[in-house]
Amino acid sequence: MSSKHDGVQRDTAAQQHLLTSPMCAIPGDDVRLAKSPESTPSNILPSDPLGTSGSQPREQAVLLWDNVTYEVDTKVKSTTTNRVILNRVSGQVHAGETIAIIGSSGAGKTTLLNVLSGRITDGRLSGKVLYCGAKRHPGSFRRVSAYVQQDDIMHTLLTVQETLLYAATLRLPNSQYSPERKAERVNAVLKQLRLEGIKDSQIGSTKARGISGGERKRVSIGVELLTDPRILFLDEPTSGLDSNSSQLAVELVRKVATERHIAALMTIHQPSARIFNMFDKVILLSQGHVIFFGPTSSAIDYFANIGYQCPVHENPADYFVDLMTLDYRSEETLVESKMRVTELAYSFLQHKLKLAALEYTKAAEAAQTCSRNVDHDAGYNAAPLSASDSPAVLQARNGWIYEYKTLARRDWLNLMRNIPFLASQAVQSLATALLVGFMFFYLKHDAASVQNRLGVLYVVALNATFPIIMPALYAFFDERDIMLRERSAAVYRVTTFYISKATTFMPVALTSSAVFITGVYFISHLTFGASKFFATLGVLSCLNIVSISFMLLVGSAVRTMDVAFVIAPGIVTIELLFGGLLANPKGITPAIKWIRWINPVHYAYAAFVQNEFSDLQFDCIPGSMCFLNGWQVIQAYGMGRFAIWQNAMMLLVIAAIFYVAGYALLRWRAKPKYIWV
Ligand SMILES: Nc1ncnc2c1ncn2[C@@H]1O[C@H](COP(=O)(O)OP(=O)(O)OP(=O)(O)O)[C@@H](O)[C@H]1O
Repeated sequence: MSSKHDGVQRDTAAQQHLLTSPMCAIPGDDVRLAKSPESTPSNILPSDPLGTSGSQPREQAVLLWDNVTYEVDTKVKSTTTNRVILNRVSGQVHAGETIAIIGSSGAGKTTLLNVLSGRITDGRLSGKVLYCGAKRHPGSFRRVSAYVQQDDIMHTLLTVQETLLYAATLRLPNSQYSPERKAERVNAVLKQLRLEGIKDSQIGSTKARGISGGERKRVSIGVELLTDPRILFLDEPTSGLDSNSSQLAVELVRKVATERHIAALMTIHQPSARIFNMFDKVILLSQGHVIFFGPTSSAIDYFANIGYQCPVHENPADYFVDLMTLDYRSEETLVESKMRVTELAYSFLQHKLKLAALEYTKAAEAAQTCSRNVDHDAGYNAAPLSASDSPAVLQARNGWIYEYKTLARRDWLNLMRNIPFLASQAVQSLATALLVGFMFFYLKHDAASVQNRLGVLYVVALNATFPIIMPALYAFFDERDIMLRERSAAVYRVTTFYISKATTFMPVALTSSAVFITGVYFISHLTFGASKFFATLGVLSCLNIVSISFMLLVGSAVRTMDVAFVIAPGIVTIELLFGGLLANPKGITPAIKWIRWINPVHYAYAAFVQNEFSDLQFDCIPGSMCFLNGWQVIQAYGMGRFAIWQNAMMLLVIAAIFYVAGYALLRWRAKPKYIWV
C-alpha cells in the first residue's frame, strides 16, 4: 500500500508551497503575454515536464494515450472541410493522480475527455489509448471507469441517500455485495463526500428547490464512486458553482483519488489559483494542441523557461489560458495569438516527442505492473472488492428480475412522490366524470338519447387518450434521459427499464379511468348491469394499455420532448377523427378508409357502442325518422363488424405492436455507437 501511495505523493513539497502561495511569484511584466527576450532554445524545456523521472519506481500508467488525433467533417454551405479537433495529443494518468485538462472555450477539453473515456460517436479517431498497457475493451473499460457529466441529471424526488442506495443496488453485483454491504458502501461514500448532513434531503430541481448545486455535484460524483472505478472522468465539475463549492468538489475528488488509488481526469475551464494548485498535473490545451502536460508545480517554471513569465499575484491558470487563447479583437492580434499558440505547441512537441516515446515504451513493457486492484484498506471500511477484482468480475450483472424489481420500486417511489402528477390525474378524472355525467344526465330512451349515448361513449374513449398519454409522456422524457445516461455506464438493461415504465404508469392510468367511467356510468345512467359495466371497464382498460404503449413508442422514437408534444397530439387527433362518431365509416373516402383498422379508438368505440346499444329499445314515434332499437344504431354507425371481445383483442394486438416497436427504437437509441481506438 505504501509504495503505491509514495508514487502519488510526489511533488508534495512543491504543492504545499503552491497551496500556501497560489499566485505566480515571479516579477511581473508590463506586457503580460509578451515573450521575454532572453529565452533561448537551450533553456526552453524543463528537465522533466511529463513528471516521468524521479527516484521512486513508477507504476505503469492506468491510462495512456499516444498521438491521439480526432477530426470531423464540417459543412459550410455545400463545402465539406476537414477540421482537426485534437492534434497528436499524448499523455498518461497514473493511479492516485488528479489531472486537470485546462483550456479556453473550444480548445478540445471535452472532446479529449470523451476520447479517453470512449464516448466519441462520430468523426475520425486515430492514435492509441491503452488501459494498463493494453487496448481497451469497450465493455470492461466501461465497468472500470466512471464519467461524471457536466449536467447533474438525477431523480429529483429521491433523497440523497435514496439516490445513492438505488445506484448501489443496481450497480454493485449481488454476488459480492449483500444489501447490508451495499448500504455500508453508501454510508462510506456519504461520509467521504461530506453528504451525511443532507442525506435525507431531496435532490430537487429548478422547479422544486432541493439541495444546492455543489451538493448535487457531489452526489453525482458519489454515484460514480460507488463502484470504486479505476479511472474517474469529470466534465467541468465546477461549472456553475461558487468558488467555495468548486474548491470543495475538487478537493474531495483529489482526496478520494489519492486514498482510493483512482486516476482522476477532469476538464476545467479557468480554475482559481487555489484550485489550480490542487492538481497533481495539468494538461493545457489550445486549438487541439497540447501546450503543456506535466506536474502543476513545474508549469510556471516551464513557461518562464520558454519566455513567458507569469506576473506576480496573477492566477497561473488565468495567465496560461490567456496565453493559449486566440485574440479575435483585430486581424493583427489574431495573427499574433495564432503564432504564439503555434510556437507554444511546437515548444512542447519537441520535448514530448523525446519523453513520451520513452514513457510509452516503458509502459508497454511493464503491462503487468499496472494495478487493476483497489487498495481497500485506505478508504471504505466496508465492502471492499475482492482481491480477484478485475474488469471481468466487475462485469457480473445482477439478475433480470432483481433489476426489474429495483427499477420498478424506484419508479413507483418517484411516481408516488410526484404529487402534481397524481393530483392532476385525480382532479382530471373526477372533474371530467362529473362534468360529462351531468352533461348527459340520466339518459332516457327517446330519439335524442341515441345521439347523447353515442356522444358520452365517445368522450369515454377520448378520456383514455390525451389525459393518459400527455402527462405520462412528460414524465417518461425525464426518466428516459436518466436511463440513457445510466445506460452509458452499463448500469442496467433496456428491457428492465422499459417494462418497469410500462408497469408503473399502468396502475395510475387504470385507476384514473376506473374513477372516470364509474362516475359517468352512474350519473348519466348508461345501461345498468354488472356485465355491461365491467365490459366497458375491460375495454377501457385495454385502450389504456394501448395509450401507455403509444406513449412509450413516441417517447422512444422521438429525440426531444418538443417534437413528441407535436407528434403525439397529432396522431391522437387522427385517431379521434377516424374513431367512428365524427365520420361514419361508410362515408369515408376509400383511399383512407383503412385507417380505422389500425385505429385503437375505433375498436374501443365499436365495443362501447355494441355493449351499450345491443339490448336497447327506443321510444320511436311511428312514421318519424328514428331508431327502433340499439342494433339499428350499431348497424347504421358501422360498429357491428367485430364482437366486443374481438375488438378488445384487437386493442391488445395493437398495444403489443406498439410495445415491441417502442422497445426496438429505445434499444437502438440506447445502444452506444462509440468509436474506439
Ligand atoms: N462532432 C463534432 N463535430 C463538429 N465539431 C465538433 C465536434 N466535436 C467537437 N467539435 C468542435 O470542436 C471544438 C472543441 O470542442 P470541445 O467541446 O471539446 O471544447 P471545450 O474545450 O470542451 O469547450 P468548452 O469549454 O466551451 O466546453 C469546438 O469548436 C466544437 O464545436
